[in-house]
Amino acid sequence: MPGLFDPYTLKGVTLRNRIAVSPMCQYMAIDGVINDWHRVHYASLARGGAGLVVVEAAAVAPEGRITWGDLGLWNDAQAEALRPVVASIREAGAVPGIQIAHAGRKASANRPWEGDDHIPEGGEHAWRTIAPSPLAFGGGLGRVPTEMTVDDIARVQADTVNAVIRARELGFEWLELHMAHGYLAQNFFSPISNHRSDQYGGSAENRARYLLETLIAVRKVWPQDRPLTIRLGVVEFDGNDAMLGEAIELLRRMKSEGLDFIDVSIGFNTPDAKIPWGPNFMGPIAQQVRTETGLPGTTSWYISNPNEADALVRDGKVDLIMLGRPLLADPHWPYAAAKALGVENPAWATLPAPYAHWLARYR
Ligand SMILES: NC(=O)C1=CN(Cc2ccccc2)CCC1
Repeated sequence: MPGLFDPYTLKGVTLRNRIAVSPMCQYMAIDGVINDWHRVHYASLARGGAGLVVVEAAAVAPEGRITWGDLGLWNDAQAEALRPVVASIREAGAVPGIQIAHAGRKASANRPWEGDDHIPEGGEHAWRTIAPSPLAFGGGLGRVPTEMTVDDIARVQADTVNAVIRARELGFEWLELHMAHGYLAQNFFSPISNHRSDQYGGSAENRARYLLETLIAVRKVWPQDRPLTIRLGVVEFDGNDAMLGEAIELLRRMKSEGLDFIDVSIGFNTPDAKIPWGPNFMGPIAQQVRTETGLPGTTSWYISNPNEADALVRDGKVDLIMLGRPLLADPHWPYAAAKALGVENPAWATLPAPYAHWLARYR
């Protein structure tokens, strides 16, 4: 079985290694438009040697932002600002990806280092939030969202398709629809947050409808030779994990509709969850999802040791690993991992010439 530094080809895209930068919100955009913060951030991550760099959640509509600092992809100015980021990721030898998102009932929040809670109603930057049912997440996110009409659902799905078309025209090669972490798609999928009595609520099939319809609509506009992926919360760790079986059933149907790859994550849809945080704790769940759906996949969360990351790939638990915080700590983590794993010419295998030349020559 291949290891962390073997290339990976999916549809028409080849990654130089199995290391992916997990989409991580920076909350530094203004009116959804990126700036120098993001240009430096993404270029440095790509130059650090990862095979795939997934740009943080880009909201499909203003009300779909988690905070006022989120990226947007609901207008052409926001899209155009991202064009240099696509180029700089590619120039560094990585593949550019992007995550497309709607925050649902977790929207209209302060940035995590400024409270991580809902902006008080009527506060500057606050906005009305929407979700499948008028049920608040709880904790610091206590605002009750407005229940979406079927027309609202169709509008958000159309916004999603338009955002995906913008991502396509920008040249992103890897797409991840955000369907996890207590945001809109997860709100529909989970019976905790979805109490609808129409075709979008009740049975597992009805609760999956929004997610499946959206996948099908996006597949129609996303090129066949570029991976179409989703990040899905498959477990809630709230003691009632019927969701895993429902998630596997949904993923099988999505696979038949053209889903290429699954990024296995957590629901984070209730403050009452007991997450068993620990090294590589999502590995076994990712393996079960991958095996039972036949989809290639990845997972994130508490992966930081090169040997453990390599083992996750070699043992066939995942095809890629998604790294978050280890890359915030050290964007050159791939170089350190290459050295730790005894890769030949670790500097040239991961870093650009101005760095590699000197790192490779002198001990
Ligand atoms: N856009 C996202 O998917 C985010 C995920 N987060 C990870 C996380 C989620 C839940 C609990 C802890 C950390 C932090 C905020 C943004």
